[in-house]
Amino acid sequence: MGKIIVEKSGPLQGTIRVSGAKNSVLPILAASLLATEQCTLEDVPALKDVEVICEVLTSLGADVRRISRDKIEVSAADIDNFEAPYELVRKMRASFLVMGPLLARLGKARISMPGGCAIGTRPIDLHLKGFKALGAKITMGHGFVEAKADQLIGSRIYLDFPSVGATENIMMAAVLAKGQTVIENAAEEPELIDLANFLNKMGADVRGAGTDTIKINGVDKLGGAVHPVIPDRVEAGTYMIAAAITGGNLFIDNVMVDHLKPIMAKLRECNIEVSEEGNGVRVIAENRPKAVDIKTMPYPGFPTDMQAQFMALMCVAEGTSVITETVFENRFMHVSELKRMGADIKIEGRSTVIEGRTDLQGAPVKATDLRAGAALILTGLVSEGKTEISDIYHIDRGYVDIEEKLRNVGAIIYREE
Ligand SMILES: CC(=O)N[C@H]1[C@@H](OP(=O)(O)OP(=O)(O)OC[C@H]2O[C@@H](n3ccc(=O)[nH]c3=O)[C@H](O)[C@@H]2O)O[C@H](CO)[C@@H](O)[C@@H]1O
Ligand SMILES: C=C(OP(=O)(O)O)C(=O)O
Repeated sequence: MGKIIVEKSGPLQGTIRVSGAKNSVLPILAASLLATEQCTLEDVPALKDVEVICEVLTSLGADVRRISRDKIEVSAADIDNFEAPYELVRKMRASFLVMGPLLARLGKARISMPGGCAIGTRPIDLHLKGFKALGAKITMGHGFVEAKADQLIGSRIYLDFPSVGATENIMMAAVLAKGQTVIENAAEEPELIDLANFLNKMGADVRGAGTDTIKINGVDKLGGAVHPVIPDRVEAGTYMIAAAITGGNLFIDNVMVDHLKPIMAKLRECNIEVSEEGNGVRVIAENRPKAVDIKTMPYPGFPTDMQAQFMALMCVAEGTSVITETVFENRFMHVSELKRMGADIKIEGRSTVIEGRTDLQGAPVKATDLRAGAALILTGLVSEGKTEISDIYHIDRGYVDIEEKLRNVGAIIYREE
């Protein structure tokens, strides 16, 4: 496996175009299993995770065709397999999102139990609570979860935490259930709205996505749909920080500004100039950023998927900041890697206290997860000398052409195989 090398770069200048959202395309591809006709997805990001979910769909009997780099057609008319194997689920936890669609479509699903990962144990109890409420019988054993129901029946489900994945999985199961399902304390992330829009184009009746109460009236059958995936707000946020950390001036093209509100607000608090321009945002950083505090929360709070990148910015900011992670119990693996580059960070329970410095140094470091990898790239851009990042497969899960996009705006970044 190769490494990504980053060298200290000057202020980044120019335009970066954002790709389709990983966290939208994964549930949407899973949802295409619900259709008895062909679905066409546009603005699909060319990511490793997309390849994996496509392998899962193929293993279930769907016909998946990549029409071009950013367009995929799925025909799930003849799916017959209801089992997603360990080899695929272990590569990507989001593979578990095929459970709801399979249960709805085939009345049965057997999925390898997704393990925890570097950021937390990530249980699936809320997904299962939802399926049970819809009348499914759940059994577990030998590392698999099996769900069965001849006919799902609509129900009222309260989620103890607004889990993104559980809301998506339950929503996908409920679209073909008999009667109405109400999901309370549902996740409100923009990716939920994108999924609901896709399902409604297929003929589903989903209302309220993007609020904490989603109502789904079951229908008998879903047809095909053509759907462009929304832009990736986390990729956009990562490049906004690239501008802020390097004292640059970047236009981040192809965003939905509303989805970036929490990131824009925090960058402005740091005295970074952020303005809306058409379908993009411009980020101009003329001075050293000011330290601010962050607490991650479910949407519309500050996203946990931007925590590590924001920490990179706080490592070079003026003053002390406190970053608190409330969504995942163990999402500070990047701290020890940032400290190897000279960052001054202390972990105190679910918070970190960061003293900004201006003398960070490149070092060999490891991407412990996707966003940790992005944070190391950002830090490498402003650290003396070379930063050599290993375990970069994490980065390839979620960033399309990251070296090329950054090189085009003046970064010194390349891959060594
Ligand atoms: C593919 C995808 O969209 N991934 C995103 C999704 O992950 P994912 O859908 O896995 O995240 P969840 O919202 O489900 O998880 C949030 C918290 O809820 C807990 N939990 C979740 C489900 C459950 O049944 N029981 C339970 O306790 C988790 O352990 C975690 O602590 O939302 C996360 C939170 O915004 C993001 O970081 C991920 O990038
Ligand atoms: C945690 C993330 O993704 P996943 O849920 O796919 O692991 C992420 O995108 O930062």
